[in-house]
Amino acid sequence: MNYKINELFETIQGEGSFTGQPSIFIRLQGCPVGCSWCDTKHTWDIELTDQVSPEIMLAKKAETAQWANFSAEDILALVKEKHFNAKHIVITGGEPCMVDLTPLCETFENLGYSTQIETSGTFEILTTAKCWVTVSPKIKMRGGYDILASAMSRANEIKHPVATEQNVDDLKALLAMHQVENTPVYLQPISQKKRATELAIATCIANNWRLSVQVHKYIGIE
Ligand SMILES: C[S@@+](CC[C@H](N)C(=O)[O-])C[C@H]1O[C@@H](n2cnc3c(N)ncnc32)[C@H](O)[C@@H]1O
Ligand SMILES: Nc1nc2[nH]cc(C(=O)O)c2c(=O)[nH]1
Ligand code: SF4
Ligand SMILES: [Mg+2]
Repeated sequence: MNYKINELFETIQGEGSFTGQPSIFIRLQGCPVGCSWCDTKHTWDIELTDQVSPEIMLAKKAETAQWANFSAEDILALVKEKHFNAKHIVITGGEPCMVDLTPLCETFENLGYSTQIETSGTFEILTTAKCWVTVSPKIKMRGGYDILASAMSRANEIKHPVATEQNVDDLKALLAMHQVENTPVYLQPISQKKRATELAIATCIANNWRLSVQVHKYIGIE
């Protein structure tokens, strides 16, 4: 099975429970959800004219829609070739759950790596039992997709981007509809905006939720 990869890099996880963890990021191409404030819009469209060789994809100096096909074994070979040291794999996108992530996670877990998925929860989550699933629920976005009950129940953490009181109310309504009392909830201010950050801080304190501030953007790493 091949995965359409937009970016593959080693960095520090900047969001959620694993913040601070050295990680290998695998960013898949394609997302139809359409969040207006999405920080990875270059991953939305899958155009065959944007398919490039693995070498060209890996040499990109800017965010582009170019992607390359990799099997799980190809990714593993690259991780070895680049001497990546991190033992935590983060699969993101785009929306990674449009494809079955089980073979990819299995390949790395069999070698002692931990795995994590960043997903909007709008597609069925196909992965291993051990994989840590971060659901960032997408409510009423342009693409018309809805959060799945199966995604809410599979979530190891819920990480909700917020900028307005409406975002908070939408999250509360969603949490009330699902049995997620034991799942940690993070609020992530949208695009480092001051008002969004203030709202997230106050709302976290009021609800005993956690704050996730996209650390990588503050320290200027990938
Ligand atoms: C780019 S998305 C890719 C994975 C998946 N499509 C999802 O939405 O979870 C990765 C994470 O970044 C968050 N995110 C995207 N744009 C953001 C922004 N402008 N500010 C804060 N968080 C953002 C998403 O909610 C998600 O938690
Ligand atoms: N450092 C770093 N941490 C991240 N956590 C989630 C990310 C994402 O784009 O999914 C991300 C990212 O792009 N970079
Ligand atoms: S679901 Fe994720 S990748 Fe897709 S538009 Fe929303 S934030 Fe961006
Ligand atoms: Mg990001």
